[in-house]
This record gives sequence, C-alpha cells and structure tokens, in this order.
Amino acid sequence: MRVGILTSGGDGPGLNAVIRAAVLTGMVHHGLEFVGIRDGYRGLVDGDVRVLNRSSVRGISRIGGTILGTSRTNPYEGPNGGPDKIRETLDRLGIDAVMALGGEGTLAAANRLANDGLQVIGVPKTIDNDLDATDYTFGFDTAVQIATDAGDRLRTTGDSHMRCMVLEVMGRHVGWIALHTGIATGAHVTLIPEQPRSIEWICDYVQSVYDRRRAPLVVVSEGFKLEGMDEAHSHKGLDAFNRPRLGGIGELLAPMIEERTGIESRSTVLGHIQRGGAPSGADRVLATRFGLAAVDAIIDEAWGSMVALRGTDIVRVPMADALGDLKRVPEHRYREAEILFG
Ligand SMILES: Nc1ncnc2c1ncn2[C@@H]1O[C@H](COP(=O)(O)OP(=O)(O)O)[C@@H](O)[C@H]1O
Ligand SMILES: O=P(O)(O)OC[C@H]1O[C@](O)(COP(=O)(O)O)[C@@H](O)[C@@H]1O
Ligand SMILES: [Mg+2]
Repeated sequence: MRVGILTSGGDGPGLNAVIRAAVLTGMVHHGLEFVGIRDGYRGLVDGDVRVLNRSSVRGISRIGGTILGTSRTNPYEGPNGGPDKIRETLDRLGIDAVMALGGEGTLAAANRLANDGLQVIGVPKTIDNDLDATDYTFGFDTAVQIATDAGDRLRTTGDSHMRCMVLEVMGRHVGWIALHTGIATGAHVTLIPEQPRSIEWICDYVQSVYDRRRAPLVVVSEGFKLEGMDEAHSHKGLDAFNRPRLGGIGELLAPMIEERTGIESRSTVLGHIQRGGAPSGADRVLATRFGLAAVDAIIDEAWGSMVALRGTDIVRVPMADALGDLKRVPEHRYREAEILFG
C-alpha cells in the first residue's frame, strides 16, 4: 500500500516527528510505501508529491515546522478540487491512503473527503490546544515553554524599570497558551478569550501589584476581548481562509494601562516565535506516538478516524469528534489561576 502524508493549516513543532515515526514503522514493520504531499491540500489537488523513505526522514523529529510545507488551500475548490478529481489524481499517483496532519480546519476537510469515500485518516495538530477530541496535541507544550521563557525575561527587565510588561501570546479562540504561560511565569493578570474583562478590572490588579513594589506582568491571549468588544482585535487583514488575522491586543492594552494608572507600560507580541523552532521533548514523544498509531489506523483501514490522546493512552476517535465545539478553558481553570492574580 502507498500512503500520502500531508501537513495543512498552521505549522507546529512536532509535525516532522509524526512523519518520521509513520514512515519508519510503516516501511519497516508493515511494508508500506510513502510519499509526501507538498504544501497540504495544494499538493493533493495538484498531484505534487515526492517519495519519502528512511533517508528523507533521518533526524527530522527535532526540527520544527514541516518538511512537506503547508498551505491553507481548500481541497474542494479550484479546477482540480473535489473528491472525484482528487480520486483521479491519487489513482494516477498510485496513492491508496492519505494521512492528513492538521488542526480543526484540516480535519474538517479530511473528514469531508473521508465521507466522500476517500481513504483518509487524521492526526491532530494545534499549538492552541483547542481540539476537543484529544487531551493534548504536540506543539502546545513547546509554545508554552517558549512563552514562559519570554515571560521570565520580561520580568527581569520589568523589575529593573518598575514597568508594567504586557506579553501577548497566541490563541485565536481559546486561552490555553496564555493560561499556562500565566501560571508558569507567575503573571499578575492573565487575560483569555473565554473571559472578557474591563480595563478597570485589569488596572486594579496592575495598580495593587505596583503598590507593593512589584513590576506587573500581564499575559494576554491574542483573542482576548475587553468587555464591550464584539470581535477580537485585528488590524492585519484576512488570512487565506478569509478569517481576521489576530494580534495586537497587547499594543492596545499597554497604553490604556499607562494612561489609567500612570505606570509606564510596554507590550511584547510574541507571535510566530512560539510556533517555530525545535519541539520540546514531550512534544516529540507525543508526535512520535501519534505517527505510530496513525499507521496502525491505516493498516486497520479505519478511514475517517483520527488518533488522539486520552489520559496517557493513544486512542482512535472519529474525526467528526474533533469538529464540534472547540476545547475552551473551563471557568474553574480560570478561577484557579485567578487565585494568584494581583
Ligand atoms: N469545511 C471545510 N471544507 C473544506 N476545506 C476546509 C474546511 N475547513 C477548513 N478547510 C481548509 O483547511 C485549511 C486549513 O485549516 P486552518 O483552520 O487554516 O488550519 P488548521 O488545520 O491548522 O486548523 C483551511 O484554510 C481551508 O482551506
Ligand atoms: O499567522 P497564521 O499562520 O495565519 O496563523 C495564526 C494563527 O495560528 C495559530 O498560531 C495556531 O492555530 P492552529 O492551532 O489552528 O494551527 C493561532 O494561534 C493563530 O491565531
Ligand atoms: Mg485552525
């Protein structure tokens, strides 16, 4: 059997470790052949592939990004899109099954293709940790570690100048990266999309921290909304899927804090730094286990399913399970963090 692997949507540290594990176990233990589909669904509709073998995956699990490239192409659009054209392309290339690595968007497309009769299985990826069907995915741990390092650095410079430092981290719809970074860095306030707050509420914490001679650290998710904001702050246009590009709420908050409290404030937007570079050890392990389990799913012809983490076990669930609600930060987890605010 010949398997095509693709990575689609936002990249994330750990994608290469999935590819390596799948290719190694598939070739060595199951006699599978592999091709890499270039740039996600773009390569699927264009039939743009390259052979993957032992030497092409050597040493890649410690490398960030994806060796296959990625895109935000919709496989149902364009002259070669849609299940019938894609089936023709796969037949021409001798590809029997597709392993799609990606977040909720990629999995929505993969699930549609599986429902339309193509032999597809999914592997979940998100640095935001917003996929409901799995406890965690690779990429999140790395992102939190990078953001934690950044927060630690902001604290020493903030302390030296007695400034309020605002650290903006990723998280389009959910605040997991901010929540964990806030706890890990001992932030004085953490702001997440699930919990809109007023500027007065934020400034009360900032002022009380300053009053006891500490430099306040505020961690904010890019998707955070001040009370009264209908949409998350966006001033960078739309992405390839016509969604607003987020980022910049930290730049908005810092001057507001300074104006209201008189405390000199600075904002740092971490951006794609938290998505790039080497995956953490934990993410390499999780990604490797996903890669092994994804090959098992192909051998079992479990089309339409995806691998997931439940507790410490890797399980198989319908891809549709990842496509309902996002995994948001529950109220009690925010309350738990809030105990140490201020
Ligand atoms: N319901 C859908 N049907 C077909 N394609 C979709 C669907 N939802 C998303 N996609 C495609 O999948 C791409 C990847 O999704 P995106 O949300 O950008 O990344 P991620 O997979 O990281 O969540 C989208 O840009 C879009 O082209
Ligand atoms: O800059 P890009 O690639 O459009 O993506 C930015 C978005 O992708 C993310 O980094 C990750 O999203 P995913 O977990 O869905 O891949 C978000 O936190 C962020 O809003
Ligand atoms: Mg997405």
